[in-house]
Formats: sequence, C-alpha cells, structure tokens
Amino acid sequence: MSAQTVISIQNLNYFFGEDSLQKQVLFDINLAVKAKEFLILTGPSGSGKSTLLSLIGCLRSVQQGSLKILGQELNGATREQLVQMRRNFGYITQSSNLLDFLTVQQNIQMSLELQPGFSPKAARAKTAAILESVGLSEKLDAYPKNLSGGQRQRVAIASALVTQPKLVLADEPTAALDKTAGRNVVALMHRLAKEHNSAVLMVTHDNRILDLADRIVHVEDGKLGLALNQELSLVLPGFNEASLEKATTTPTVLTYQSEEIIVHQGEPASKFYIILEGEVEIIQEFADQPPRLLNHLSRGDYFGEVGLLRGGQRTATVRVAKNSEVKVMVIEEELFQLLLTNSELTNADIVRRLHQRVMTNHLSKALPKVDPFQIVAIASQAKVIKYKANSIIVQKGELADQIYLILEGEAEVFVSDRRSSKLKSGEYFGNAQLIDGQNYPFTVKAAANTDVEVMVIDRESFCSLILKSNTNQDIVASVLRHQLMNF
Ligand SMILES: Nc1ncnc2c1ncn2[C@@H]1O[C@H](COP(=O)(O)OP(=O)(O)OP(=O)(O)O)[C@@H](O)[C@H]1O
Repeated sequence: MSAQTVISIQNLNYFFGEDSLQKQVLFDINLAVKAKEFLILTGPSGSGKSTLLSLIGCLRSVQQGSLKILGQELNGATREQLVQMRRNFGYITQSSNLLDFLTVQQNIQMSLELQPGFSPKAARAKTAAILESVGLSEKLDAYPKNLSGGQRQRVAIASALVTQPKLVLADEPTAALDKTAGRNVVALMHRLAKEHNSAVLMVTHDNRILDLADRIVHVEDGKLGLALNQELSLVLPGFNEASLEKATTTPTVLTYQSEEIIVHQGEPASKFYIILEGEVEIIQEFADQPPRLLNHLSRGDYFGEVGLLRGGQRTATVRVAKNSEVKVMVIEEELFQLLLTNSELTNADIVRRLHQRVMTNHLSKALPKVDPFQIVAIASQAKVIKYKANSIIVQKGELADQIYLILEGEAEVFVSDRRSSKLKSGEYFGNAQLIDGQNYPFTVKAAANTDVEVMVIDRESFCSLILKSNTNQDIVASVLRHQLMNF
C-alpha cells in the first residue's frame, strides 16, 4: 500500500497587499508530500519559503489554488477549521520556543495538554519516553536556560513529536547551532519522524544537512523547482561553482514510472544519471541463468559511469523499483567527461565507486549462490592499489592473504622463472590459495610497459562473504576454483 499523502498542493498562488500595491509572492506551486517523507525546502532569502510554510501550517488563508492537508481542502476553510487542523502539526523553530519558567518536563507536557483525551499519567509516561529517545532523561527537571543550544533544540523536537503529529514543520531549526549539534538535531528529527510516521517539511539554508533529506525542493522568485545544484554537489561534492553551473544551466530531468527500465545491459552507453527522487534496482542479466538483483540505489546516488568509463557498454540493467517513481538528472557523455577533467576529486570519487561496482559484478558472476548484498558490502570496503610497471604484486612463497582483481593494465604470472601467462582487466588471482590457506605458487608482476591497478579483498572479508552466504564452504570453493582464474 502506498503511503498516505499528507500535503497536496495544486496551482497555488499567493499575493501580499491589495489593488495597485498587490504583489504576487508564490506562483503556481505544485507539491505532494507523503507520510514519513523528510523534505527540505531551500531558496534565497525573500523567495517565499516562509510564506509557503505558513500557508501549509494554517497560519494564513489560501487565496488561489488548492492546498489539502490530510485530504482536507484548506481553500475556503473557516478559522475554526484551520485551528483544528493545526492540532495535527508539530512546530520547530530557530529559537526552540520553550517557556523559560517551565521545566523541560512541563514544557513537553504542555503540548500533550492540548490534545483531546489528555490524561496526566499517560502524559508523564510519554514525556519520559520521548526524553529518553532524545537522550535527555536526566534533564527532566532542568530549566531551559540551563541547557545548551543543542539540548534546547532536542527538547523542542521532543515537544513537537510527543503528540505523534502527522506533519512536522521546521523553520531553520539548526540556525543557532554549530555543525555537529546541527547535524545531530536533524538526524534525531529524521529518526523520530520516521518512527512516528510523520512527514517533515523543513526550511533551511544549512547546506551541511542536505544529505539527510529524502528530497530537496527549491523556491526561487516564488516558484518551486528541483534543487539541482544542491543535489549535484551532494552526490559529487568535488564540483566547483563553474562545473555546477555548466551541468545545471540546461538540465534534462526525466521521470520514469514503477518497473520501467532506464538502461538495458549490453546497450551502448552514452549518458550519466543522477537520482533525484525514488529508487532503482541494478540487475545483472545472464545468458544461462535467471537475472540477479545486485543492488538498490536511491536519491544521492548515480549510475551509468561504468559503461561510460569502461568499454562503452551497459554492464547491468537499471530498472525503477516497484511502486516507486524515479526522477533522474541526465548528463550527456561529452559533458560528463568534461566535468571529470575539471575536478580531480570527483574523478577520484567516481573511479573508486566504479571499481567497487566492477568488483561486485565480477564476484556476483563467480558466486551465484552468495547474496549479492553481501558482495556489495564487501566490495565497497575493498582497497585499490596501483603498482608501477615491472614491480612485484605478489611473491612466490608468501602466504596468500588477499584476492586480487586487475582493474587497469596487465599483469604477468611467473611460475618458476618463466612467464606462464598474462592477466588482463577483469581477471583474478589469489582466490584458490586463499581458500586453501596456501602460499602463492607463482610471482605476479605488473607488465613491463604498463602500471597496474588492482582491487584487493583481504582474507577476513572474503571468508566472511563465504560464511554469510549460508552456502556450504566446499561448494563455494569449488565454484570459485571453477569460475575464477586458478593456477
Ligand atoms: N506581510 C508582507 N507584506 C508584503 N510583502 C511581504 C510580507 N511578508 C513577506 N513579504 C514579501 O514576500 C516575499 C517572500 O517572503 P518570505 O518571507 O516568504 O521569504 P523567505 O524565502 O522565507 O525568506 P527568508 O529566507 O529570508 O526567511 C518577499 O519578497 C517579502 O518581502
């Protein structure tokens, strides 16, 4: 069942002043927010964020368009209906709104006293429970002036959430806090809101917490849009202003529906995708066995780089998850390559992730019985090491303690003094010896003319992969011997 829609806004306009002094501040706003969604509203000062928040919070009357909260239309609602509706909300502001002459416990209980069916005993229990979940049990009898800014905001969160509101409206809740306290407070709000099934709409200028949102929307000159600049710098933090500008001036944003395929394995690759909303599944397809679900990706992640940077073909299929709608920002290959040359940090970030994904694909092919999510977890911890041309990667006689995957370049294998074979990108060594606890019966060197980049998984991670797979170790070992390079 899909989550309940808490806020539904269609074609909303808002004006200040009258007649010739009338000024429109919100233009054709459309927005839907579901239960459990944590949505951040950004935008420059004066763009209309507070006006929108106050309309949603029933502090102003709707003039034009439709604004429904929990299914109830607010355009035309009476003052009494607006007041009633506010009982479903929790409010958190910049300056925590606590009453200085009441203790922490009394401040929180006050929110409960306004609720229908209030019982002092139940209120005390709820207050104690929520104070424990914000980590302030020992401050029950303290007065707000004796708390730090971060502690006061935690009490404010407890007050706002103790009634289990359907919607929490937060206006710059981290403005008065330092970085750590600000992040802690928002992370706490995020966790509690999910636990209580509340939707959260938070206005903020604080770029340090954007990654905690499920979605960011941007208000500029009274119009609502996607926050592409913020989304891009969240996904790839190495971009400078010029690159961000280049990537977002004429953006292509595409929407895909539940179970729609965005890229097909085997197709030529020409685009890079950044997920703005929703969830996709990464599926590996085989000629001779059923497809495998390798991973889920959601907002804050990207795909398409493997095909663009290695071989030009899609190495997996990307499909929208069931019941999800996905919005992606699409970057064409030429711009993608240009952005990478402009930012070493982004390049390094993408290449590291690329290697992990290549490793996951290879291991998943070789270990069809192992849970792909375990493989993803191990691959994401693997190290990438570069060896200069002609240098030794493993020495004959050493105890085998790692499995090696060649990512770039070529390696040469020497059994006795003669070169016996060459290993190319995508090939492995060390696996058979690792399983059997043997010494390496060969020396492996980077080829004379190329540097070699390898990804290594250590014994501990590799064995945990096998153990966690719930598969008989001998079967895994024989599969590995059969499917991976074996000397
Ligand atoms: N009572 C009012 N009468 C006339 N104009 C107003 C009134 N309140 C706000 N405005 C104007 O409406 C526009 C939107 O203001 P709003 O306070 O919603 O912006 P904001 O995005 O919340 O800004 P900030 O981030 O600085 O709080 C601004 O141009 C502002 O000057």
